[in-house]
Amino acid sequence: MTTVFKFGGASIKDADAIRQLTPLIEAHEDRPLVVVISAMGKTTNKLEALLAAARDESRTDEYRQCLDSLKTEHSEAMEALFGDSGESPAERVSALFQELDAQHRKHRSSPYAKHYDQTVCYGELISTTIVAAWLNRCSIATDWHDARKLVRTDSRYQAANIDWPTTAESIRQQLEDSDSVLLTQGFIGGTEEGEATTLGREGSDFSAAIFAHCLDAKEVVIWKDVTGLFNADPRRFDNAVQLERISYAEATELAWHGAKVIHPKTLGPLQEKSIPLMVRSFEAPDTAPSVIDAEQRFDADVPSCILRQDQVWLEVRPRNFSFMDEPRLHDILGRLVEAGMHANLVDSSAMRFALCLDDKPERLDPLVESLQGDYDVSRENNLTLLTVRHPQAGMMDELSKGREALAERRNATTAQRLFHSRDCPETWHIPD
Ligand SMILES: Nc1ncnc2c1ncn2[C@@H]1O[C@H](COP(=O)(O)OP(=O)(O)O)[C@@H](O)[C@H]1O
Ligand SMILES: N[C@@H](CC(=O)OP(=O)(O)O)C(=O)O
Repeated sequence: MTTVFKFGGASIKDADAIRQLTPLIEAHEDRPLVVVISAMGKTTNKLEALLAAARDESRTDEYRQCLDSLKTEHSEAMEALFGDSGESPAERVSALFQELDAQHRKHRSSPYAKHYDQTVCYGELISTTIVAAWLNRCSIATDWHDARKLVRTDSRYQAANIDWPTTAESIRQQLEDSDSVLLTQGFIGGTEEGEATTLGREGSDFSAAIFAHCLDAKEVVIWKDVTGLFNADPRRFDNAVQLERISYAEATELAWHGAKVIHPKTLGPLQEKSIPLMVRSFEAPDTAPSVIDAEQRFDADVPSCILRQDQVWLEVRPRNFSFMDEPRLHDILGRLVEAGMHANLVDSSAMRFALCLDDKPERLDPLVESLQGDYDVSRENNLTLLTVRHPQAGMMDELSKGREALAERRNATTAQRLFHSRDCPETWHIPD
């Protein structure tokens, strides 16, 4: 049965990191093995910056500098791995950079989301070209596959929907029963017309789940720079502890509320086929991983805390002292859907509807402009949303001490409070 490995940006951030990946793949002798890989390090962020410069005629110099810096980073990794040996993929990578440059010229006047997908996909196309060449050089037979041809999607750029029957057919046809490592890109897919699409930021975990689902895999392993899924981001909470075992549903809740470690769409395709997900460390592969499967017994054992930064609070009021009734709620939520935005917290009263949103200017600014056409809109920036799953009595108050909450929400399993980021500490502590 197939195993699917997923390596994110941190695990292939440079030549040393790529070298460390070799023994992890070598140690797994069973085939088929599908390996899904993200872009190196923070390449996707840099490609977004490149895109912004490409769309602004006055920023041609910045565009060139960004492109050169990306080329240099990738060349340095290739030089360190291959020297000037004939096995270096330098020529193929250089051709991919030329294609990327040409795509920017071609799509400068296309809608932003389409331009985004035609260019940002090169992060994964380039990283997988380098890693495939490296594994082959290490005598691990590896075939490179183009996910734009395997993962069929609609043309909802930046948040493409999977055409499951077509995807399953092409993945099964091309990937089943191979003795080689089957290496492909996370995060990207392609339309029937051959345009590249992306599945949403940090979507490579979801890609791994798509491949696993289509191949009825035995398990998925997501290799991270942490030993597993914790009850809070260990970088932000000084007493975070690893969750040994939680359910698909609980992991989805944590991811949905913003736990960055897994993409929220990942668990659905795995749950449907009862495929377990392991989150394990590429730095300490012998440490016990977190296991995510159908077992729900341990879900409420420890409270989990999630921080969402860069939040905005919008308060929308009808004009002329009228109610925030169902037709108006329908109208506002419709505009939210149109803007492709998700509300992380909502609150309503007779004459007001309020939403907590991610501060993504390219989506938020048009939404605010549209709402201002028909409503009175006020806005607070630079906020942090704290979500606690399974909070113990008094825990939220303890966590909020000394901070004014702009909004709050609570149900049987989840409590949320919204704070000014300036009032929040860099390092938090989960109360006992
Ligand atoms: N609940 C959590 N458990 C573990 N790590 C978390 C959690 N929430 C946030 N993180 C952060 O997620 C990081 C790993 O995810 P990410 O950087 O997206 O990896 P990659 O890009 O390699 O896939 C960790 O370094 C950690 O700081
Ligand atoms: N490279 C993409 C997709 C991804 O999932 O990356 P990572 O696995 O490094 O979070 C991004 O940064 O959004």
